[in-house]
Parts: sequence; structure tokens; C-alpha cells
Amino acid sequence: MGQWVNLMMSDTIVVESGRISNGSHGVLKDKEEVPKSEKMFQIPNPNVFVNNFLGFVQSSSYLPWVQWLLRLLALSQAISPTGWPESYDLRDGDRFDFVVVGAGSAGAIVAARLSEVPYFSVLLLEAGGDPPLASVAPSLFGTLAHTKYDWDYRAQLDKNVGAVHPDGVIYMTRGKMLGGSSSINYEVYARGTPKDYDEWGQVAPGWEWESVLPYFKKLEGFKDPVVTENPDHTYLHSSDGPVAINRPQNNSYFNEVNNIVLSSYEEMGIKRILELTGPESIGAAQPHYTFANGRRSSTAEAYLRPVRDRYNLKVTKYARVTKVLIDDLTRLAYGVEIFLGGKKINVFANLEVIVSAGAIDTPKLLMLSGIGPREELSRLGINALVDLPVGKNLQDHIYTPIVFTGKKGLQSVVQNLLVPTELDSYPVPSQSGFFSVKSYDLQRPQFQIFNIRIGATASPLILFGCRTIANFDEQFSYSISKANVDREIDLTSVLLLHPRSRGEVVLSSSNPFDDPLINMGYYRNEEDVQNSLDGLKYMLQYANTSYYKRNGGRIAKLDVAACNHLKWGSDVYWRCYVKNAVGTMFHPVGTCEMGPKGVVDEKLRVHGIFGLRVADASIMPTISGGNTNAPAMMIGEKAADIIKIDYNAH
Ligand SMILES: Cc1cc2nc3c(=O)[nH]c(=O)nc-3n(C[C@H](O)[C@H](O)[C@H](O)COP(=O)(O)OP(=O)(O)OC[C@H]3O[C@@H](n4cnc5c(N)ncnc54)[C@H](O)[C@@H]3O)c2cc1C
Repeated sequence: MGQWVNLMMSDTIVVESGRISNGSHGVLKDKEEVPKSEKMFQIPNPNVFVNNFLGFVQSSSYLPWVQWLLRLLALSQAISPTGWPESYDLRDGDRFDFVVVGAGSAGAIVAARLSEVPYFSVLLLEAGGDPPLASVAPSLFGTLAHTKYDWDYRAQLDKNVGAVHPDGVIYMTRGKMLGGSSSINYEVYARGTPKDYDEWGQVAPGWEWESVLPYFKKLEGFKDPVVTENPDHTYLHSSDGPVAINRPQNNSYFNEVNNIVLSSYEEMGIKRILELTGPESIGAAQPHYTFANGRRSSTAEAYLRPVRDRYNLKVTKYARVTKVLIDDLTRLAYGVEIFLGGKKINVFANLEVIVSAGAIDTPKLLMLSGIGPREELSRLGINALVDLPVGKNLQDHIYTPIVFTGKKGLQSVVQNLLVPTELDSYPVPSQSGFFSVKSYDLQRPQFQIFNIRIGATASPLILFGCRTIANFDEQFSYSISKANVDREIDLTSVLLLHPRSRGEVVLSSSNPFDDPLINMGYYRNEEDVQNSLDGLKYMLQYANTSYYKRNGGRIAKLDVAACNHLKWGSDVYWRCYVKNAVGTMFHPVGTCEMGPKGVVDEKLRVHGIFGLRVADASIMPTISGGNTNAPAMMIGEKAADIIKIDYNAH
């Protein structure tokens, strides 16, 4: 709460690079003139009376609803979904030095950074449009699935896996707008551990931790003094990069819940740490998020909005790229075919095409362009220019859900009543952490936990979320929501950070408008089942922690039809449960793997093709040990530098 009142009480409130700031903390390096359409954000200086009044409100704990109204007022000023770059009116035959496909977590950064070189002309093509209000407001992400801002893919699970999903189908949400999935994701900021990147460096020199850390720092605009003022942490972070990263200042009830949960973890041996991206790899904390001052810090917000008037960067929206144009003889990528406003047009690249369409659409586009497994392409009548493992190596973070139920009665309902006061931050108290059950994995945790506490009587919302976001079947969803009818619950997800199983993305036809087939491949490797089981069993101890002991806590018996014939709580039961009650964290990566045996080299150039690079989450050889937005943005930053260096423009 304090942040809003402080903001409103500051002497001057200005708009810097399209964001509201009280002038006291970091701003973008290349400060732009405030565009006309953003002038509306300027808030007149409060006069003395208002200052005094606000001071009184801030110091008073008796006026939560007045505080909430003020916060809502500030939020309404902040979340105006305007100020994005205008769409450039592209013509057939237009030419640019660089054509970037996809304005997502990585692509928006590649385009913005390349256009810092004044003599480069850059075109950024995006299949979607501007992010809506539900994307800009940090708390409304749950409402965007299955709308026009989502590619709305269906992914397939193998037989005997994921029985809680009707027909073995999971929803694979992907952002379709400026900012891509950074505009639709759940905003958790995590980077993985140094070991993750050292592993990348073994197949792709230059991607070890020491080499990627400067790019994480380049993107970070840490706003949290707890981190930025701690000498043991500052060397790992930066506070003046474009992406605003902060921890919400929640209401006191949410803070109390955070404390209870983190103390429970401590009792289980999971240490409370200062932050999830600091020097310690194991431990739990309230996460940091990519939002600040009531606005989501997507890459559209952080990188595109501030440079909307840059003369050498053109952004064309609703431009769906259907093919990369490659010369048969020279193997040179010279442009792209686009479907725009109902017409097919071609635009050309003087220097390079960079594909940043994400881990599902990048392999699809490459395959449509003749780059991929020769046999598969031939079957669809596509002339294979190079035979590469495009679409293979699909990895994702799967989770096992566990529901703990606690305090009974109306007391915990307070939490639900407080949700609307958190519209400008996170709608529920959430905690996350990393742990290992194998001692040799202490440097590189095996599991991430993500926990949300929900007060009693939110059942209808839970049912809605289970059905529409996770595509859990009615029976399983109902059993989760039933647990919350009159009791608070902890919805805990245990994520397997380094799965051995691999899936694949395959073309379903040569028609670019047909969705690809996405086979997630979860639990193809039995070791993953055993590891998930170990993680789950460790987390079950949560029910025995003192808070739960005091409040009659228990593990909810969820209704997994495929396992109901087994004795609940037995080892065989939990093994069956792990395999069938599987969910996705929406982190698909790896489908255009970097490395000599992969699809791109360490400079992200597609093997065997000239003038074509890939820069997005698809290039990860192995999935990072944490949420994947930060590494995808880091890839965008590093890709832009690699290209600048190649053209002596660094
Ligand atoms: C629901 C959800 C929740 C998530 N939560 C988190 C989280 O809390 N924390 C975290 O770190 N990560 C999270 N992630 C994952 C993270 O957001 C992604 O890993 C990351 O954004 C991927 O970046 P990318 O650049 O590879 O792809 P994207 O950001 O998806 O960008 C691809 C872009 O290319 C465009 N595109 C695709 N095909 C074409 C085409 N043919 N022509 C033109 N444009 C095209 C798309 O519209 C999109 O804008 C979440 C993801 C989702 C979907």
C-alpha cells in the first residue's frame, strides 16, 4: 500500500519513458520525450491539504477502504493500455536490414536493441496486436487464456500419462500480442542457477554463467531495496535496466500468510532466503515479479513503448509470417512471406532474418520453410533444404499439485475479501522456493515449489481455474474446489526442474494456418516419475508443520479416477498420482536446440543456412532451473549483442 501513497505524495510525479515514476528511482537509459498520447498519465502535484490528508490515511489503519479507493485511483492512472508503437503500414517488396519475427520476450528485445544502431533499419513483425488492460494490470493474467491474446494451443500427452486431462489434452497458452508470453505470463522472476548455464556452455561456448550474467543484469531494473542495497546481492543484479522487477507490498493479512508459509518451509528444512535469484540456490522466499507501479513490465512495456518513435524501428502488428524465404541454391535467407490484412506479401532483409516466434511457432515456421527433419518434411511435400532436428528436444516444467487444507470457518474468508485491494500486484499470497532431496544436487536444486494460499469459499473460482486454465477434468477439479468450500487451502505445486523426458513439435500439414502437433512427452523417462515422487513425498511433510497441526491441517484427498483403485497414501498410489495428476507451468523450450548436434550454433545461426538466426526460448539446450521468462529475455539481449558484434556495430 505504502508505495501508492508515497507515489501520490511525492513532489513531482512524472512520466519517464512511458512509465509513472516519482523521480526517485532508476529510469531507462535512453530517456524519450513523452509522447502526446501519454500526457494523460501526468498527475497534478497534490496540494498541501491533499498531502496532509494522504499522510493521515497512510498512518491510519482504521481506513483500509479509503486506502483501497486511493490505490484503485492510482491503478486506474497507471494501467491505461495505450502508448504502444503504431503499426507500420508494410508494403509488398519493402526492405530492411533486419527482419525480426515475433515481438515476444526475446524478439522485442532483439529488435529494440538492434535499432540502437542508428544506421540499421529494423522491422519487427508480430502476429498479434497491443496488450489489453488485463495484460497491463499485473493481477488479471488469469483472464487472458482462450482469448484472442492467446494462440490457444492444445498439446497432447502420451497414453497412460495425465489421466486427469480429458483426452490427454492440456492447454498450452502462448501470448499473441506485443510482448508475447511476457504479456500473458504469471510474472514470476527467476533465472535458474549458474550450473544450468555452465551446462549450456558445454555445447555452446559463450553461454556459461559468467557470460550470461551480464545480460541478465542488462535487462534488470530491480526496484527492491532489500536486494539492491545488500552488498552480498548487488553484484548479481542491476537496478537500471528496462524490466521493472519488484516484490509487492501486500496488505498485512497477505504478509502474515507469507510469514506462516515460509516458517512452515523452514520447519521442513527449506531455509528462508532473501530472494530467489541471489547467491543461494536452495531456499524459499516471496518471489519477485516483473511488475512495478501497477503495470506489468512485459517486453512490450519495457523495450517497445519507450522507443515507439524511433525512426529506424518499424513494428507491424497482425502480421503473421508464414515462411522464411530462402534461396534454394545459395541457402541464403533473404526475407519472409507474411499474411497481412488478408493478403500475402513478401518483405526482404538486406542482412538477416531473426526468428523469435517462441518454442512452438519457431520450429513450425522453420519446418514450413524447409528446415527440419527431412523425412517428416518430405511426407508433407515440403522440400527439405537442411536436415536438422527442428521441433525435437521439447522440454517443459511439469508440476504435481497437492492441496493442503487448513483453518476452517469464515476467518480465512478475509483473504478473499482483500483480493480486490491487490489489483495492482499479486492477487493471492504466494511463496516459492527451491529444494533437492538428493544431497549431490544442493548446488542445482531438483525442485521448485510454488504455493498459493486461498481463503475459504473461493471454490467457484478454483473450479473455473482448474477447468479453463489447467484443463483438469470435472471430477479432479471438483475435488480441489470442494476442499475449499469451508476451509482455507494451500495449492502447492512441486515442479520438476530438470526433466529427462523429451517431447516434440511436429507439423500437422503444410498449411501455415493449421496448428502444429505438440506432444509434450511428459514422463517418457521413468527417472522423472521417481524424481517427482521423491519431491511430492518431501512436500507432504508440510501437513505436519506447526501451523497446520494447530489448525487441523490435512492433505486433501483429490479424485484421480485412474488411481482410485489403489490405497490412498500408499507408495503405489502416489506414483500413480504423480503420473496422472500432472500439470504444466507453460515453460516449453528447447525445440531449436543450440549446439553442434542441434539446430543453431552458439551465435544462434541456423546450421547450413546463411542470414538466418533463432533467438527465443527454443534455443535452450536444456531447460533452465526456474521460470523461463528471464532466460528468454536474456537470450534476446545476448542475441542482439552477438549480431552487433558480427557487424562491427557494438
Ligand atoms: C500462462 C503463462 C504463464 C507463465 N508464467 C511465467 C512466469 O510466471 N514466470 C516466467 O519466468 N515465465 C512464465 N511463463 C513462460 C515465459 O513467459 C516464456 O517462457 C517466455 O515468454 C518465452 O519467450 P519467447 O520469446 O520464447 O516466446 P514468446 O514470448 O511467446 O514470443 C513469441 C512471439 O512471436 C509471435 N509469433 C509467433 N508466431 C508468429 C508468426 N508466425 N508471425 C509473427 N509473429 C509470431 C507471438 O505472437 C509472440 O508474440 C509463462 C508462460 C505462460 C504462457
